[in-house]
Amino acid sequence: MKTEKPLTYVVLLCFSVVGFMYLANIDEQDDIHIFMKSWEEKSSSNGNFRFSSSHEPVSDFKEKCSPISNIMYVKTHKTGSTTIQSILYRYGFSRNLSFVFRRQNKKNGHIRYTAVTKDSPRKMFLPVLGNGNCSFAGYNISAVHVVHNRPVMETFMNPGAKYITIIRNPASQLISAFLFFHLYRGIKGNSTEEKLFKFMNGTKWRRGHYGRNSQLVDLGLSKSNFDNDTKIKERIQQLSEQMDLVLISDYFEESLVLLKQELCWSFEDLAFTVQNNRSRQKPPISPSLLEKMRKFNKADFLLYEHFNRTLWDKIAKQGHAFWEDLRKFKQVQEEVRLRCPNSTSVQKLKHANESSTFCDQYAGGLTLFKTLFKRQIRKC
Ligand SMILES: Nc1ncnc2c1ncn2[C@@H]1O[C@H](COP(=O)(O)OS(=O)(=O)O)[C@@H](OP(=O)(O)O)[C@H]1O
Repeated sequence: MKTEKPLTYVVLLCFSVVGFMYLANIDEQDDIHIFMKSWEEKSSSNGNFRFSSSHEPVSDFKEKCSPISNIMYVKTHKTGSTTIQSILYRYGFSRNLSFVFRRQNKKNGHIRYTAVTKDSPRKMFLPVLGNGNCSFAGYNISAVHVVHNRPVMETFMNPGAKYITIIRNPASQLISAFLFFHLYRGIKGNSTEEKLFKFMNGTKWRRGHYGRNSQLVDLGLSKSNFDNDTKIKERIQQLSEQMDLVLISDYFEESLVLLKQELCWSFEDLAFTVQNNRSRQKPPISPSLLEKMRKFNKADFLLYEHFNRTLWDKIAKQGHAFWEDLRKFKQVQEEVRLRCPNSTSVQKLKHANESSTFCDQYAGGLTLFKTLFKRQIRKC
């Protein structure tokens, strides 16, 4: 008799814990179902909203290809990369695709500078979607910050994945990083320009990843090679062999027309609202500041010059059809802009749900991330 009471308590406790976990899970699943339902109601069959200016492309690639769902996107820093990420999240969400997310990083799933090798413990990541055993290979999309390493990422991605990234004019990218990551902290000066000069003349940049040549660092150049022109050029050459497309942020819509062709997507799939826009006025770049930045960020400038050239070579080869496609894409974009005038602020929405509007979903990089993360998380 004496043992019965504690046993009853233990049994009751177990039931309560299991019941609580079940309800918590139902709650999460409900959120996702409600969101999916509202998404479907507001969407056309491919998961996008209907545009009044929906157009077929002029270029004839559509007939020769089928849409690509396997994409390794290397998210670089301060390059407009979040805007591209939100496009990929929206596409993957509506098609139930699996994403590479770092399990421990619940805020955004980024891997960042953690070295990932073929032997890294896969439990660091969320498994691919599915009901059976946890699998850590055969992902459809990776869109988080990670240092580019194609042979390693090939062991994660579905075979045949397209490799893409985005880069930006290294002068404006450096200023964006300088302000966003507060690299000016502790540097005295009356203007951003003065502080930037001091930053570039000092050694503070050595302590982090964001201050110098950060685009090529994201794309796999070691800091120890910043002054080694041969290594820099070798890396750029490797990237041209390994990347299917390098987007240029300064020609965002032009780049997206090329991406549309690479992925065989529709204009609507690629419609976007600008993410992470800095509201502060952008400081001017004087000729002397630019000259200093060119020396300081030499590797990134070489990278930019190379891929800017190849982007325009690709465009030149297409002739009239490209410009007609661009005009049509701009019409779709105009519609998004009119319908979502304040779209950059909606990313503050905590979680995509039934009240998510057209604009929430178009801007919903972070919002959609949370939904995608919840959808993929399970114990392994
Ligand atoms: N479509 C488009 N075209 C041009 N520029 C764009 C676009 N989308 C985002 N941005 C600008 O990119 C900067 C933010 O970059 P990221 O999203 O890569 O930043 S982060 O590394 O993820 O924090 C940020 O730059 P700054 O405003 O100069 O800081 C954004 O304004």
